[in-house]
Amino acid sequence: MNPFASRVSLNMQGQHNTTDTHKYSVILPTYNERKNLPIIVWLLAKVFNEHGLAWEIVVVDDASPDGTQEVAKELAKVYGTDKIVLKPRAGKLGLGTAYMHGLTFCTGDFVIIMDADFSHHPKFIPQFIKLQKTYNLDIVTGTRYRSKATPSLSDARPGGVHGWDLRRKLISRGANFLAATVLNPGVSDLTGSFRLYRLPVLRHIISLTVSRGYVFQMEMMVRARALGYTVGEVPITFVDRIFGESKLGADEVVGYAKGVWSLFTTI
Ligand SMILES: Nc1nc2c(ncn2[C@@H]2O[C@H](COP(=O)(O)OP(=O)(O)O[C@H]3O[C@H](CO)[C@@H](O)[C@H](O)[C@@H]3O)[C@@H](O)[C@H]2O)c(=O)[nH]1
Ligand SMILES: [Mg+2]
Repeated sequence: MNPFASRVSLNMQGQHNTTDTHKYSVILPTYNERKNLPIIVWLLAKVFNEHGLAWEIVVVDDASPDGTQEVAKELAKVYGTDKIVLKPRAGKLGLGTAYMHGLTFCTGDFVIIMDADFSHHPKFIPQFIKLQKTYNLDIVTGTRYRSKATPSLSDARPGGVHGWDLRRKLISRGANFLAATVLNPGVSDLTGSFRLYRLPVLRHIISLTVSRGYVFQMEMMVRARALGYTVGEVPITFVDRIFGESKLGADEVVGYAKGVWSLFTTI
């Protein structure tokens, strides 16, 4: 990959004036996201097109009973099969393997992973890209737990979480505190899953990652830091979904604690 393939300048509003020749692949894992998918795809297309960026969205649907796949097929007709790439699986096989599966079909230089339920708003993607370019980073992650971009970026705003109850906030804070204390990777939001990776970097890290549930994100980041990859953070606001339900259960919490322990003993 040619690191000098894109030239970026900033206008007075801090927006991109780009001749960015890179392509951005988004992996969207979906399980029962029929109502959310058309809007998130529309928002993504808008952001990419407004910034003149080449893009594709790889939808990994796990045989959602609500008919998400039919919606994805309709979207592929509207936007084109080069833009909406549907790569379904036969059953609900989990978030971690959904990313692994989606990645095998990505044709971009960079891969963005995010949720399909608007908890991750596409409006933050230009800031991820700007931070990546400014510092030539391997990974940029959204953070709910830092108020400033790291390394610094002039126009980033504080992040946060909206719409979660106290139990879910405590689980998230506790999970981050546990991993940060035990593993010390120097990244503030280890469990979040709104991230941008260089494609070969994601392939490398994913090939080493063993966990498959929600703990997957934390393991990926800890391994990335242990391998010496550079990571930047952009504050994001995480807004809980309006349509549908979270798939986080008690078994995921136990799986997370086990994952921290296993990384502690192996890395
Ligand atoms: N294909 C597939 N997709 C799935 C599966 N489980 C969940 N998804 C999809 O993955 C995304 C996130 O799932 P949610 O169920 O909405 O997750 P959440 O509870 O809101 O958790 C979010 O925040 C956590 C951090 O606090 C993150 O760890 C997690 O990855 C996610 O971003 C959604 O697009 C959902 O449809 C699965 O087994 N298979
Ligand atoms: Mg969600």
